[in-house]
Amino acid sequence: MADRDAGLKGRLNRLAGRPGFQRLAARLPFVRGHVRREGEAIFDLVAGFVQSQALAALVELRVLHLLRDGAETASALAPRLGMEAGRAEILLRAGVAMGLLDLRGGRYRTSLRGAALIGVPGLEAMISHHEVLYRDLADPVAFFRGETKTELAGFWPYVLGGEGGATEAARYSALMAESQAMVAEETLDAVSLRGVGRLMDVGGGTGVFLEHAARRARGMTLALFDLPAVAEAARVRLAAAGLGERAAIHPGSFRDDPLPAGADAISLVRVLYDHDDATVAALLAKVRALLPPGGRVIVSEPMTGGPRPNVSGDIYFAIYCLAMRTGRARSAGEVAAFLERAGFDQITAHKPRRAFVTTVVEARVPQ
Ligand SMILES: C[S@@+](CC[C@H](N)C(=O)[O-])C[C@H]1O[C@@H](n2cnc3c(N)ncnc32)[C@H](O)[C@@H]1O
Repeated sequence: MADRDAGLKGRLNRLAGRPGFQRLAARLPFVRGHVRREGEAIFDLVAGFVQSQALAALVELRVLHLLRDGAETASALAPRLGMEAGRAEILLRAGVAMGLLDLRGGRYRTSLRGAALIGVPGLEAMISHHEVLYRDLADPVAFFRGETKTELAGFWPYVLGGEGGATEAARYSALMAESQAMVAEETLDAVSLRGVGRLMDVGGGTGVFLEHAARRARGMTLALFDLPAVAEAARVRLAAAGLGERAAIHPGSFRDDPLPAGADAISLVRVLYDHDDATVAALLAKVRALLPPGGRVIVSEPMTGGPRPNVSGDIYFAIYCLAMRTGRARSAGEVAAFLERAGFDQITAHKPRRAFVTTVVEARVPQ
């Protein structure tokens, strides 16, 4: 049966590949809508990089900010963009095609989508730092063969064991902390903290997740474990947020140091995908050994689609992790398997609401 299906699919693929067939199908009443959508989808793939670079230019030139409160013609805006009117027109029209600008009567204005984009904390910084990733991808075949010495690997030196100093920590903080609020809310919507006495966030960054968790479970105490330079930034931030008393800060490396005891729930938010399988297995074993019976672990990070690859997980995050060269994006099923091998049970992979933000898998220590 499988062979017959494969044979049929093969024949259909050969048919679909014939130019004459495409022209014919585009005229047939029941299939022409499908053919047009497929054509558009193929063209989106072809144009992807051009679109991303036009987006980067719009962000770098702050066009969505400039046009948020009032409409302008291309020639009025051009001097502020440092380009001649004709070129500005092309950039602005690209923005309209992306749905980020509206065009009416020859004047451009930021659209609702454009306003939403600049309203997402950290998103513009993320778009800007893609220049590093795109340089790494300049020779895509060499990249996939592992022949490229990627720049992105140096962009996040903290991942390699904390040799990054204060500058790297600050750079990390700006980019990570801004997006962490969204990841925190998404995570906390998926899990319940009922019954948790002490939550420890391992690799907790500057403490944004703990701050959000603290608001949802008022009686819960907090602990954050991270590399020294980052932990110091967390101490300052959490004190400023009025959580200095409630949150214990533990500097250290989960590779080399013991994790502090006392938590009955441990969260790992955007931590595992930075690390190879051996480090992940060792970290989860540490977490498991530390938690009491019934204690829970919460893993939250962007994941691949497993048997159903998707754009955010299997294109963006998987390739980003490949460029970082330290870890890999995993599916919820793979994370669950790591948790099972570490000795957890009641493993639940929550259906992601926005997989491009995060996916959450939680598990318990057997009673
Ligand atoms: C991608 S960031 C995520 C931070 C935060 N959880 C978030 O979602 O914004 C990974 C975090 O793991 C920390 N980290 C990396 N290696 C570590 C190690 N060996 N021990 C402790 N923390 C580590 C980094 O310093 C960083 O704060």
